[in-house]
Amino acid sequence: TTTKNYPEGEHPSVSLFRDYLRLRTVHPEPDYDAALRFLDRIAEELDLPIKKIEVCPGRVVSIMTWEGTKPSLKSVLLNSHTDVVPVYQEHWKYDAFSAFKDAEGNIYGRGSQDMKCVTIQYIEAVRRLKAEGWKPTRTLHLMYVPDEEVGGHKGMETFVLHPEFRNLNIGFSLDEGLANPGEAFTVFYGERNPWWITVHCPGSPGHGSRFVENTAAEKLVSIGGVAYNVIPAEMDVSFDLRIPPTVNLQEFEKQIKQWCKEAGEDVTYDFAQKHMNQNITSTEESDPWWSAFTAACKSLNMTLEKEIFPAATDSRFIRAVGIPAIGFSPMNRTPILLHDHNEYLNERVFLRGISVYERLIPALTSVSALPGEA
Ligand SMILES: CSCC[C@H](NC=O)C(=O)O
Ligand SMILES: [Zn+2]
Ligand SMILES: [Zn+2]
Repeated sequence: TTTKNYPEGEHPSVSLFRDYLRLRTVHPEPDYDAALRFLDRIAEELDLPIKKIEVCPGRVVSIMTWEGTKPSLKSVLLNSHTDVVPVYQEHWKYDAFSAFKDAEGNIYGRGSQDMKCVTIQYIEAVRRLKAEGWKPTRTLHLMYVPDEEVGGHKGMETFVLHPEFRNLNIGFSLDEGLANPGEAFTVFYGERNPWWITVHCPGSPGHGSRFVENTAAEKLVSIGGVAYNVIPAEMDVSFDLRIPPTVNLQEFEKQIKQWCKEAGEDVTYDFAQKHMNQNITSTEESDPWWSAFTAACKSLNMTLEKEIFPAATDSRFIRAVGIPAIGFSPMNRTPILLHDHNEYLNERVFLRGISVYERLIPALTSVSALPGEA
């Protein structure tokens, strides 16, 4: 039903999505130049100015801006990252960068859910709104950032502190969420804090047949792992902790210190990631952004499920500088396959998502002036 009006048998928005999936913006060496060229072409098609800021060497943030009729009001940000995680190609049914579409309309590709779908949905919604002659009241920014999948340090984490970011005057932001296997759509108003911690357990070395005291292993066992027939001078164990915003982080770190102390002499730890900000975005009915978001979804008969994001996205940096952010990828009836083998999205679900943003963009950019706004 979605294809019958198109002579080539495919909706042009789907073709664009598949083109974008074929770009190899995959770690560890993402082809960001390919993404930048693609975005230049889109900006030209949409007739929107595009600004590029190199936040770190080789790491460019691009922003397309659709100026509102009241540009002094705070703007709305539609954010997406351009990078994708690596694949184990041998476990895929199809080439992960071929954007293969099967008979059911399932489009396979790395990034089909995380989050190249959302990037193209934003773009196609803007294209349709422009074609209808609609104009935003608040300014709308479409932002494309590198390196989300490796922690955002050379991407959003740095960019939120840049004067060019402040100049965007953002009042509210949308970024990625997760698929929902059921009828409902999931929305995320906060995230767990990622703490990547390595515990160092130094000990006495010696021959594996001897009963050496004060070994690294006995300390490590106490912390959480096991080892056998070897007595190293030090053993390290790393944990990927994801801490909900309801946990007191100071108390929690005290607990970690205590566990290390109980494990024995000289047990230390250090962090590879330690995000401390616990800001969450208001989902009160009285909040103008949230109420605009939910009203738009309701008008499309969508059911929403509110959650805390289990992992970490660039929204955490946006919330950390005080800007409300909702994580939302309009994918229902879809298994959660981000970072998994055979990641796919059905073309009908993809196309419906464009209509969702076609409703959300007017709703959010029409939020009336808030207290303190010009
Ligand atoms: C903690 S930085 C890594 C960020 C990464 N984001 C997406 O998967 C994550 O593992 O949540
Ligand atoms: Zn993502
Ligand atoms: Zn991801």
